[in-house]
Amino acid sequence: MKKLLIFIYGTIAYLVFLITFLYAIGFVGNILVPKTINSGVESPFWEAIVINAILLSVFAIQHSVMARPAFKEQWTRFIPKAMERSTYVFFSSFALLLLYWQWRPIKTIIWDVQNPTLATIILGVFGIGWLIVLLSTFMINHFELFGLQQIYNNLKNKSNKPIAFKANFFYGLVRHPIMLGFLIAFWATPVMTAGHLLFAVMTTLYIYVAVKFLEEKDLRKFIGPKYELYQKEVPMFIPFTKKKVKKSITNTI
Ligand SMILES: C[S@@+](CC[C@H](N)C(=O)[O-])C[C@H]1O[C@@H](n2cnc3c(N)ncnc32)[C@H](O)[C@@H]1O
Repeated sequence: MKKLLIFIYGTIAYLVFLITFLYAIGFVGNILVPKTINSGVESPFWEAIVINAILLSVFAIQHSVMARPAFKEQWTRFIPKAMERSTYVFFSSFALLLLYWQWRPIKTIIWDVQNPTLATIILGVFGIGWLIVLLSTFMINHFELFGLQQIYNNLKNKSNKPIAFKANFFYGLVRHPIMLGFLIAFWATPVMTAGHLLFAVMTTLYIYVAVKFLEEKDLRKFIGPKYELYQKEVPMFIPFTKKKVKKSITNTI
């Protein structure tokens, strides 16, 4: 019964994530959804900057703290291990929903692409960014990343395998394709407002710091020399910016 409840909990967490993820496309792209990055009544400039910075920080802190192995170790003393990833997914979604709801637009135009062909191309690039995000999640393990594998294995009394290192497909081109997809999606806009720029700058800084100083540190610890070789050979975000090293990572896995 407990295992079934955990399974239902994890499934709901995944559905909430899916809605939040789809909403993010409309929110950042300023399309289709009722509240977007540029919609709503403007607040005084500094009030908007402070509130938006707080909203982004809430997400950044939640996302980074709850992903650390030390936090997970303590956290799983209070909640079943099988629920841990789904709970992380739930909290991440809530932090994003709060951001969509409370985001203050700053409508000053930074750039506005008037040429319709160029504007369409930029929108296409925006779409490609989101597609890269989604496809990359399947190249590591989409179901593990969002907690579904953990709740399913728990239901079936199977154990969870340790993290499987991947260096193929997009992960053979860059070490962080999911983050690269987000960066593309956040910057590729025909109309850049000051509010959108704040969002793009803060998320870019956060992604760089979180990946370089937190995620890669953990990955080096868990995967070891293989990950160090991967770092030497495969660029962080921009494809084809590193020379091949002699002992190729693709030969070691
Ligand atoms: C939100 S994902 C982001 C992955 C990566 N930073 C990216 O942008 O594509 C975070 C999870 O991916 C896992 N991960 C990162 N690189 C990986 C790789 N090369 N192979 C397998 N898992 C990886 C981490 O262990 C972490 O649990």
